[in-house]
Amino acid sequence: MAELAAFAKMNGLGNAIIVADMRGRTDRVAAEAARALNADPATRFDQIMAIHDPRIAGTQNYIEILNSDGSQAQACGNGTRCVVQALSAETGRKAFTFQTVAGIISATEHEDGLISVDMGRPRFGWQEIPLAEEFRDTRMIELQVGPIDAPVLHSPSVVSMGNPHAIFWVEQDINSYDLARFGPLLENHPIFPERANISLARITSDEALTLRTWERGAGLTLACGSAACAAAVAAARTGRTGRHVTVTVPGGALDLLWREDDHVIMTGPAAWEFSGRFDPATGAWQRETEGAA
Ligand SMILES: N[C@@H](CCC[C@H](N)C(=O)O)C(=O)O
Repeated sequence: MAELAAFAKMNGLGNAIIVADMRGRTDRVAAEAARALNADPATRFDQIMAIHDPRIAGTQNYIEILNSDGSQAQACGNGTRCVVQALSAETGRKAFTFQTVAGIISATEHEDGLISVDMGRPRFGWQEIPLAEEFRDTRMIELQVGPIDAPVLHSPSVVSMGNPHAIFWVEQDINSYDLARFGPLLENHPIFPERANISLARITSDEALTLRTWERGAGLTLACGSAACAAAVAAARTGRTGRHVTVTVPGGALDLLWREDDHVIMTGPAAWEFSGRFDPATGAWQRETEGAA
């Protein structure tokens, strides 16, 4: 058995996160280990945020992201807040710059404990999402579910925050749609060659929207930070809201600002649950400290 690595079970507005400390190691968290940890009710999660030693100057760490199905993800907003809280508690540092597959992201923990993450710039080109065919206007693409003459969901906006998102605009309560049924169909639709995160968004004012997400590689979650970023940008881009909105997800509320320099700033909480140690190759684990949750 490989030497065990430390982990913290955390959440970002209920988005279940495992923060894995892989610093000083040359191995990675295996997809098999992710699936094994997710199969155990005590460590069931949506994403693993694996903290590795930095690979480039100017960053504190390289962060690798795995979904609960073992697939790799490029971005994870809620998980990044959990990483910041964990490292801040360990080191006292409050500002961080990380390298991820989606690019360089920076984050700051505030005095009140909330954490702001600069999620970088959104991408709108059909090949950046990516889509399997050309769409010149990604504010609304031809995709629907339900009867052809009376679709249940249709004409989504698509955005990449480093990971692919489709946002369907709905008029009814977001909980009145069978997202558990439609989500996997749309996640795996051939229009999305890398699959996609599927969200239902309902505009409630020029400064607010509610959101529910079926996550690529994780299913229904209580919160998806990158989806909140994508929905906020798409709402502003289509004239539904301004550039500063509150996005309310089942797990709580996030503050989203699409700055004039095109960077998307997401602010919200993180919470620690318990800590343990695990084998990054197999997912075998042991609990070490109890948390408040
Ligand atoms: N929950 C995350 C998103 C994680 C990655 C997503 N499931 C994907 O595969 O793109 C977030 O808070 O952004």
